[in-house]
Amino acid sequence: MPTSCAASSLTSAPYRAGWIHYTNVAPILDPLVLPPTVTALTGVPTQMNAALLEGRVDIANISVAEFIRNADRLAALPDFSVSVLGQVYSVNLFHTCPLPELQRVALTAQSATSVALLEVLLRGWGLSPELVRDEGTAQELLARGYDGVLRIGDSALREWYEVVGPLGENASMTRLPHRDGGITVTDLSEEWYRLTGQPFVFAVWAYRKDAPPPPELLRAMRDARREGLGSLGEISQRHAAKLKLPRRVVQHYLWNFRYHLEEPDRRGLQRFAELLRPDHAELEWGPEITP
Ligand SMILES: C=C(O[C@@H]1C=C(C(=O)O)C=C[C@H]1O)C(=O)O
Repeated sequence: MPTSCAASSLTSAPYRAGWIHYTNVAPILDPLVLPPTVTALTGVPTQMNAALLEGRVDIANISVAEFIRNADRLAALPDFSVSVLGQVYSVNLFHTCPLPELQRVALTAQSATSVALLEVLLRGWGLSPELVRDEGTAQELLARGYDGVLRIGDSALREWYEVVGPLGENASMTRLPHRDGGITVTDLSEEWYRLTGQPFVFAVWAYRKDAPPPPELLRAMRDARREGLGSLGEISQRHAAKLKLPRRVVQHYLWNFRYHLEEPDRRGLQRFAELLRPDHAELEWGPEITP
Protein backbone atom coordinates (compact mmCIF):
# COMPACT_ATOMS: atom_id res chain seq x y z
CA MET A 1 0.00 0.00 0.00
CA PRO A 2 1.57 3.33 -1.03
CA THR A 3 2.17 5.72 1.81
CA SER A 4 4.79 8.10 0.51
CA CYS A 5 3.59 11.68 0.20
CA ALA A 6 6.49 14.09 0.20
CA ALA A 7 5.64 17.63 1.31
CA SER A 8 7.01 19.05 -1.94
CA SER A 9 4.67 16.91 -4.10
CA LEU A 10 1.65 18.11 -2.16
CA THR A 11 2.18 21.63 -3.37
CA SER A 12 2.87 20.72 -7.03
CA ALA A 13 0.32 19.78 -9.71
CA PRO A 14 -0.82 16.14 -9.53
CA TYR A 15 0.71 13.56 -11.85
CA ARG A 16 -2.03 12.47 -14.27
CA ALA A 17 -2.62 8.87 -15.33
CA GLY A 18 -4.95 7.57 -18.04
CA TRP A 19 -6.06 3.95 -17.83
CA ILE A 20 -7.55 1.74 -20.52
CA HIS A 21 -9.80 -0.21 -18.20
CA TYR A 22 -10.55 -3.40 -20.14
CA THR A 23 -10.87 -6.57 -18.09
CA ASN A 24 -7.40 -7.66 -19.22
CA VAL A 25 -5.82 -4.97 -17.00
CA ALA A 26 -8.00 -5.78 -13.97
CA PRO A 27 -5.17 -7.71 -12.25
CA ILE A 28 -3.18 -4.43 -12.20
CA LEU A 29 -5.85 -1.75 -11.96
CA ASP A 30 -8.44 -3.29 -9.64
CA PRO A 31 -6.14 -3.53 -6.60
CA LEU A 32 -4.32 -0.25 -7.42
CA VAL A 33 -4.34 2.34 -4.66
CA LEU A 34 -3.23 5.59 -6.25
CA PRO A 35 -0.78 7.71 -4.27
CA PRO A 36 -2.32 11.07 -3.25
CA THR A 37 -0.03 12.81 -5.76
CA VAL A 38 -1.63 11.01 -8.73
CA THR A 39 -5.03 11.41 -10.43
CA ALA A 40 -6.51 9.02 -13.01
CA LEU A 41 -9.14 8.95 -15.72
CA THR A 42 -10.23 5.99 -17.84
CA GLY A 43 -11.23 5.32 -21.45
CA VAL A 44 -10.80 3.04 -24.46
CA PRO A 45 -7.38 2.70 -26.16
CA THR A 46 -7.81 5.39 -28.84
CA GLN A 47 -9.04 7.87 -26.18
CA MET A 48 -6.09 7.16 -23.88
CA ASN A 49 -3.62 7.26 -26.79
CA ALA A 50 -4.90 10.75 -27.69
CA ALA A 51 -4.95 11.91 -24.05
CA LEU A 52 -1.26 11.01 -23.67
CA LEU A 53 -0.16 12.44 -27.00
CA GLU A 54 -2.11 15.69 -26.47
CA GLY A 55 -0.69 16.14 -22.95
CA ARG A 56 -3.97 15.65 -21.04
CA VAL A 57 -2.38 12.79 -19.08
CA ASP A 58 1.27 12.07 -18.25
CA ILE A 59 1.26 8.25 -18.33
CA ALA A 60 -1.14 5.71 -19.86
CA ASN A 61 -1.27 2.05 -20.82
CA ILE A 62 -1.48 2.87 -24.52
CA SER A 63 -1.70 0.92 -27.76
CA VAL A 64 1.78 -0.28 -28.58
CA ALA A 65 1.32 0.91 -32.19
CA GLU A 66 1.14 4.52 -30.94
CA PHE A 67 4.16 3.96 -28.71
CA ILE A 68 6.10 2.84 -31.79
CA ARG A 69 4.85 5.71 -33.97
CA ASN A 70 5.75 8.27 -31.28
CA ALA A 71 8.94 6.69 -30.01
CA ASP A 72 10.75 10.03 -30.38
CA ARG A 73 8.77 11.58 -27.51
CA LEU A 74 7.57 8.62 -25.44
CA ALA A 75 9.31 6.15 -23.15
CA ALA A 76 7.72 3.12 -21.50
CA LEU A 77 7.95 1.44 -18.11
CA PRO A 78 10.50 -1.36 -18.40
CA ASP A 79 8.43 -4.02 -16.64
CA PHE A 80 4.76 -3.58 -17.54
CA SER A 81 2.86 -4.85 -20.56
CA VAL A 82 -0.30 -6.47 -21.83
CA SER A 83 1.23 -9.28 -23.92
CA VAL A 84 0.29 -12.78 -24.95
CA LEU A 85 1.99 -15.83 -26.47
CA GLY A 86 -0.53 -17.39 -28.84
CA GLN A 87 -4.30 -16.97 -28.46
CA VAL A 88 -5.56 -13.81 -26.73
CA TYR A 89 -9.36 -14.41 -27.15
CA SER A 90 -10.22 -10.71 -27.27
CA VAL A 91 -8.63 -9.45 -30.48
CA ASN A 92 -10.75 -11.14 -33.07
CA LEU A 93 -11.55 -10.96 -36.73
CA PHE A 94 -15.08 -12.34 -37.15
CA HIS A 95 -15.68 -13.38 -40.75
CA THR A 96 -18.25 -15.12 -42.89
CA CYS A 97 -16.03 -16.15 -45.81
CA PRO A 98 -12.52 -17.65 -46.02
CA LEU A 99 -9.83 -15.00 -45.40
CA PRO A 100 -8.64 -14.86 -49.05
CA GLU A 101 -12.18 -13.89 -50.13
CA LEU A 102 -12.57 -10.93 -47.74
CA GLN A 103 -13.89 -7.82 -49.51
CA ARG A 104 -14.92 -5.30 -46.80
CA VAL A 105 -13.75 -5.35 -43.19
CA ALA A 106 -15.14 -3.14 -40.40
CA LEU A 107 -12.55 -1.92 -37.89
CA THR A 108 -13.41 -0.87 -34.36
CA ALA A 109 -12.63 2.80 -33.67
CA GLN A 110 -11.35 1.82 -30.18
CA SER A 111 -8.16 0.19 -31.40
CA ALA A 112 -4.80 1.29 -32.77
CA THR A 113 -2.61 -1.76 -32.15
CA SER A 114 -5.00 -4.43 -33.36
CA VAL A 115 -5.80 -2.48 -36.51
CA ALA A 116 -2.06 -2.19 -37.20
CA LEU A 117 -1.61 -5.91 -36.44
CA LEU A 118 -4.40 -6.78 -38.88
CA GLU A 119 -2.76 -4.62 -41.55
CA VAL A 120 0.59 -6.37 -40.99
CA LEU A 121 -1.06 -9.81 -41.18
CA LEU A 122 -3.08 -8.94 -44.30
CA ARG A 123 0.09 -7.73 -45.99
CA GLY A 124 1.79 -11.01 -45.03
CA TRP A 125 -1.10 -13.00 -46.48
CA GLY A 126 -1.07 -10.90 -49.68
CA LEU A 127 -4.64 -9.67 -49.08
CA SER A 128 -6.02 -6.15 -49.44
CA PRO A 129 -9.73 -5.95 -48.54
CA GLU A 130 -11.31 -2.54 -48.07
CA LEU A 131 -10.91 -1.46 -44.42
CA VAL A 132 -13.63 0.79 -42.94
CA ARG A 133 -13.87 2.30 -39.42
CA ASP A 134 -17.32 1.37 -38.15
CA GLU A 135 -18.81 0.56 -34.76
CA GLY A 136 -21.28 -2.13 -33.66
CA THR A 137 -21.22 -5.73 -32.50
CA ALA A 138 -19.78 -8.36 -34.82
CA GLN A 139 -23.26 -9.72 -35.54
CA GLU A 140 -24.64 -6.25 -36.35
CA LEU A 141 -21.80 -5.34 -38.65
CA LEU A 142 -21.87 -8.68 -40.47
CA ALA A 143 -25.63 -8.18 -40.92
CA ARG A 144 -24.88 -4.74 -42.44
CA GLY A 145 -22.93 -6.37 -45.26
CA TYR A 146 -19.32 -6.51 -44.05
CA ASP A 147 -17.73 -9.93 -44.50
CA GLY A 148 -15.14 -9.28 -41.77
CA VAL A 149 -15.28 -7.39 -38.47
CA LEU A 150 -12.35 -6.57 -36.15
CA ARG A 151 -13.34 -6.30 -32.48
CA ILE A 152 -11.20 -5.90 -29.34
CA GLY A 153 -11.52 -5.88 -25.56
CA ASP A 154 -14.40 -7.06 -23.38
CA SER A 155 -17.03 -7.01 -26.11
CA ALA A 156 -14.76 -9.05 -28.42
CA LEU A 157 -14.29 -11.62 -25.65
CA ARG A 158 -18.05 -11.86 -25.12
CA GLU A 159 -18.76 -12.10 -28.84
CA TRP A 160 -16.08 -14.79 -29.22
CA TYR A 161 -17.84 -16.82 -26.52
CA GLU A 162 -21.16 -16.38 -28.33
CA VAL A 163 -19.57 -18.06 -31.34
CA VAL A 164 -17.62 -20.87 -29.63
CA GLY A 165 -19.64 -21.38 -26.40
CA PRO A 166 -21.20 -22.74 -24.33
CA LEU A 167 -18.22 -24.73 -23.12
CA GLY A 168 -18.43 -27.92 -21.11
CA GLU A 169 -16.92 -27.95 -17.61
CA ASN A 170 -13.71 -29.63 -18.83
CA ALA A 171 -13.37 -28.03 -22.24
CA SER A 172 -9.83 -26.94 -23.07
CA MET A 173 -9.72 -23.25 -23.86
CA THR A 174 -6.73 -23.83 -26.10
CA ARG A 175 -8.48 -26.37 -28.36
CA LEU A 176 -11.68 -24.64 -29.18
CA PRO A 177 -13.61 -24.64 -32.38
CA HIS A 178 -13.27 -21.20 -33.94
CA ARG A 179 -16.28 -21.53 -36.13
CA ASP A 180 -20.00 -21.71 -35.61
CA GLY A 181 -23.19 -20.67 -37.36
CA GLY A 182 -21.31 -19.51 -40.44
CA ILE A 183 -18.99 -17.22 -38.46
CA THR A 184 -15.28 -17.97 -38.15
CA VAL A 185 -13.20 -16.27 -35.47
CA THR A 186 -9.58 -15.59 -36.35
CA ASP A 187 -7.55 -14.69 -33.25
CA LEU A 188 -4.96 -12.13 -34.41
CA SER A 189 -2.49 -12.90 -31.65
CA GLU A 190 -2.57 -16.57 -32.56
CA GLU A 191 -1.89 -15.59 -36.18
CA TRP A 192 1.04 -13.44 -35.02
CA TYR A 193 2.39 -16.46 -33.15
CA ARG A 194 2.03 -18.62 -36.29
CA LEU A 195 3.94 -16.02 -38.29
CA THR A 196 6.73 -15.24 -35.82
CA GLY A 197 6.71 -17.75 -32.93
CA GLN A 198 6.87 -14.71 -30.64
CA PRO A 199 4.62 -13.08 -28.02
CA PHE A 200 2.59 -10.09 -29.13
CA VAL A 201 2.60 -6.93 -27.02
CA PHE A 202 -0.72 -5.05 -27.20
CA ALA A 203 -0.06 -2.30 -24.67
CA VAL A 204 2.78 -0.73 -22.70
CA TRP A 205 2.67 1.88 -19.95
CA ALA A 206 4.07 4.88 -21.81
CA TYR A 207 4.84 8.38 -20.59
CA ARG A 208 6.12 11.50 -22.23
CA LYS A 209 9.87 11.72 -21.81
CA ASP A 210 9.42 15.15 -20.19
CA ALA A 211 7.05 13.72 -17.53
CA PRO A 212 8.47 10.51 -15.99
CA PRO A 213 6.30 8.90 -13.30
CA PRO A 214 7.01 9.41 -9.59
CA PRO A 215 8.50 6.35 -7.85
CA GLU A 216 5.48 6.10 -5.55
CA LEU A 217 3.24 5.39 -8.55
CA LEU A 218 5.54 2.59 -9.74
CA ARG A 219 5.63 1.12 -6.27
CA ALA A 220 1.82 1.21 -6.09
CA MET A 221 1.52 -0.41 -9.54
CA ARG A 222 3.92 -3.21 -8.67
CA ASP A 223 2.17 -3.83 -5.35
CA ALA A 224 -1.19 -3.90 -7.15
CA ARG A 225 0.00 -6.35 -9.81
CA ARG A 226 1.46 -8.69 -7.18
CA GLU A 227 -1.81 -8.60 -5.29
CA GLY A 228 -3.96 -8.93 -8.44
CA LEU A 229 -2.07 -11.91 -9.85
CA GLY A 230 -2.32 -13.55 -6.43
CA SER A 231 -6.09 -13.19 -6.39
CA LEU A 232 -7.07 -14.06 -9.95
CA GLY A 233 -9.87 -16.29 -8.66
CA GLU A 234 -11.71 -13.38 -7.00
CA ILE A 235 -10.96 -10.93 -9.78
CA SER A 236 -12.26 -13.43 -12.36
CA GLN A 237 -15.39 -14.04 -10.32
CA ARG A 238 -16.18 -10.33 -10.16
CA HIS A 239 -15.55 -9.69 -13.85
CA ALA A 240 -17.31 -12.88 -14.96
CA ALA A 241 -20.48 -11.53 -13.33
CA LYS A 242 -20.07 -8.19 -15.13
CA LEU A 243 -19.27 -9.80 -18.48
CA LYS A 244 -21.90 -12.52 -18.06
CA LEU A 245 -19.31 -15.19 -18.85
CA PRO A 246 -18.37 -18.35 -16.92
CA ARG A 247 -15.75 -17.62 -14.29
CA ARG A 248 -13.33 -20.27 -15.61
CA VAL A 249 -13.40 -18.61 -19.04
CA VAL A 250 -12.48 -15.24 -17.55
CA GLN A 251 -9.85 -16.82 -15.29
CA HIS A 252 -8.21 -18.55 -18.24
CA TYR A 253 -8.39 -15.31 -20.22
CA LEU A 254 -6.58 -13.43 -17.45
CA TRP A 255 -3.87 -15.89 -16.50
CA ASN A 256 -3.00 -16.21 -20.16
CA PHE A 257 -1.61 -12.65 -20.25
CA ARG A 258 2.02 -11.68 -19.72
CA TYR A 259 2.15 -8.52 -17.62
CA HIS A 260 5.91 -8.06 -17.08
CA LEU A 261 7.37 -7.08 -20.48
CA GLU A 262 10.03 -9.75 -20.33
CA GLU A 263 12.78 -10.31 -22.90
CA PRO A 264 10.63 -12.48 -25.26
CA ASP A 265 7.92 -9.79 -25.20
CA ARG A 266 10.44 -7.08 -26.05
CA ARG A 267 11.75 -9.14 -28.95
CA GLY A 268 8.20 -9.62 -30.24
CA LEU A 269 7.57 -5.91 -29.87
CA GLN A 270 10.78 -5.05 -31.71
CA ARG A 271 9.75 -7.36 -34.56
CA PHE A 272 6.33 -5.72 -34.76
CA ALA A 273 7.94 -2.25 -34.75
CA GLU A 274 10.11 -3.22 -37.71
CA LEU A 275 7.13 -4.52 -39.68
CA LEU A 276 4.90 -1.60 -38.76
CA ARG A 277 7.35 1.24 -39.22
CA PRO A 278 10.82 0.25 -40.42
CA ASP A 279 12.05 3.85 -39.84
CA HIS A 280 10.78 4.07 -36.23
CA ALA A 281 12.85 5.89 -33.62
CA GLU A 282 14.64 3.64 -31.15
CA LEU A 283 12.24 2.35 -28.49
CA GLU A 284 13.13 3.72 -25.09
CA TRP A 285 12.48 2.06 -21.74
CA GLY A 286 12.42 3.99 -18.53
CA PRO A 287 15.17 3.28 -16.02
CA GLU A 288 14.74 0.31 -13.72
CA ILE A 289 13.41 2.35 -10.82
CA THR A 290 13.64 0.50 -7.54
CA PRO A 291 11.60 2.60 -5.16
C1 LIG B 1 -5.61 -7.57 -25.85
C2 LIG B 1 -6.19 -6.39 -25.91
O1 LIG B 1 -5.33 -5.34 -25.93
C3 LIG B 1 -5.67 -3.96 -26.06
C4 LIG B 1 -5.66 -3.57 -27.47
C5 LIG B 1 -5.33 -2.29 -27.86
C6 LIG B 1 -5.45 -1.83 -29.29
O2 LIG B 1 -5.87 -2.63 -30.14
O3 LIG B 1 -5.10 -0.67 -29.59
C7 LIG B 1 -4.84 -1.39 -26.88
C8 LIG B 1 -4.60 -1.78 -25.62
C9 LIG B 1 -4.67 -3.19 -25.23
O4 LIG B 1 -4.95 -3.32 -23.87
C10 LIG B 1 -7.65 -6.24 -25.88
O5 LIG B 1 -8.12 -5.22 -25.42
O6 LIG B 1 -8.37 -7.16 -26.23
